[in-house]
Amino acid sequence: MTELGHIGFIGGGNMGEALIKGLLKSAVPAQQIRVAEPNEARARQLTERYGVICCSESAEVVRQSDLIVLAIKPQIVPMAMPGIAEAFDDSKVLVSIAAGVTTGALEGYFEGAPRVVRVMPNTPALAGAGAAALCPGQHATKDDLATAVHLFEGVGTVHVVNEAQLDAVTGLSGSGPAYVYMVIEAMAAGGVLEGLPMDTALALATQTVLGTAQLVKESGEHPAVLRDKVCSPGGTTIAAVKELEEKGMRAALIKAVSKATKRSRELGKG
Ligand SMILES: NC(=O)C1=CN([C@@H]2O[C@H](COP(=O)(O)OP(=O)(O)OC[C@H]3O[C@@H](n4cnc5c(N)ncnc54)[C@H](O)[C@@H]3O)[C@@H](O)[C@H]2O)C=CC1
Ligand SMILES: O=C(O)[C@@H]1CCC=N1
Repeated sequence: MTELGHIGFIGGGNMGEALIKGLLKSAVPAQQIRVAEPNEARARQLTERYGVICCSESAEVVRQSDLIVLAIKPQIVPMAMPGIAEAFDDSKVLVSIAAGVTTGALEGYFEGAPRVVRVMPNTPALAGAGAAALCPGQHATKDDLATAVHLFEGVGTVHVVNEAQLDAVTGLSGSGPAYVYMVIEAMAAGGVLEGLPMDTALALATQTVLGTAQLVKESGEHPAVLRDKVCSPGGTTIAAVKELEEKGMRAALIKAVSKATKRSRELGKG
């Protein structure tokens, strides 16, 4: 067994699956993972795909696990927490990925001093290329934080932030994959409009986004500097950039991150 111990997922939906798949890829054995998933068809699917043990009872999974990943919708949290709290004890750590739900709100479901870590991951964890940020609750130890960092480093990069910053993380990298899918989709559509076959257009758009992100990361240069290197004087790119500026692309993305951040704060209020 790895140092993560037994990992129990409460909820095996989109994000639960992304993390399970990522963990298996990072060499955590399937026998170490339990999933509480009330949707029977979904539970069967997870067992068939990944060999993980699923059951419908959250309390059973909590009892069998050292680290519990809360991967249910924020709106379900108030209903699910009493059952989870009942089976919880001091030896366990709760790692919540529920958008907006604060460590204080989670701690309120328990008696004593529950060890809680709040994380905002994203679905590229499925491909081992996630971006997560996390913060400790008031009773989490340094080891708990290190364990959570270790868990999410298995499926991507991890930043430790203040809890007040986690809503902005949600608006940026938690929801961000959706914005980037829209960019890929729209660029491919532009290619198709100009005569490329869809499969070629999609492959070119995808690789362009991937390669561009890789270059930003590897070069350490500001994206604006790298963008200038693509814009030849009087060339094709500056004509396109002018169009994007006129249509407010950057302002729209800035506003999108803000809207999602605001929604995360609202979810936290219940
Ligand atoms: N989807 C995403 O990109 C991200 C989601 N999150 C957070 O992850 C959490 C889960 O989101 P998704 O996976 O997208 O939702 P989802 O709806 O795909 O998955 C939730 C799963 O929980 C199960 N479930 C419902 N009630 C339950 C209960 N009482 N006990 C155990 N399981 C129960 C459902 O059957 C479902 O399979 C949310 O809190 C969301 O804010 C965080 C980061 C990214
Ligand atoms: O849309 C949502 O609420 C979740 C949180 C971040 C990404 N998906």
